Amino acid sequence: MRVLPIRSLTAEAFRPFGEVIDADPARMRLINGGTTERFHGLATVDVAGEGARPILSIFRGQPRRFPYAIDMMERHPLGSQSFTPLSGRPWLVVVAPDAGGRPGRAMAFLAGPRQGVNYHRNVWHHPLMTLDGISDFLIVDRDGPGNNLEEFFYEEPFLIEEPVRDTDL
Ligand SMILES: NC(=O)N[C@@H](O)C(=O)O
Ligand code: NI
Repeated sequence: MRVLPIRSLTAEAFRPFGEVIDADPARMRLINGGTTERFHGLATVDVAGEGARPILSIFRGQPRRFPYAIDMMERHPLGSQSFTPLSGRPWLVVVAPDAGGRPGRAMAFLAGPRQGVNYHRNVWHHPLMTLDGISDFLIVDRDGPGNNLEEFFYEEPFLIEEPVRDTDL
């Protein structure tokens, strides 16, 4: 079974799929009389369709066991979806470009404990993959009428091995 390499999550590498949500100094402005740093406009919430609305939820994810077989991907044709870690642990992001209506070559990223992502509308991704322990994430995505979930199941799953952790993540 093919093993998917895992790379560190950077805004540049993730750009084709969405934004990285982190305290980027380039986006910082001081507010509240200089007592608060606002990291402004890191991502945009995209909700499509009549009656659609952006909502906030918490996902409490069970840690994945490795090696882990990726046998499916999903996407949300009607809205973006963001994940921001709340439990201070690294986590895994798996995405793929679209290739004629199915996922193309998948890419895996190790996200740090203070890195979130915003998947753009209709971007192929694997459902939440937490590491090391039960972890909470703040989710911003779409609620409303219509089917906002498309799934794809691989004939040949591929493997992800236990990610090597940078101590300074
Ligand atoms: N199904 C659901 O709400 N979660 C997935 O979309 C996911 O990306 O984890
Ligand atoms: Ni999703």
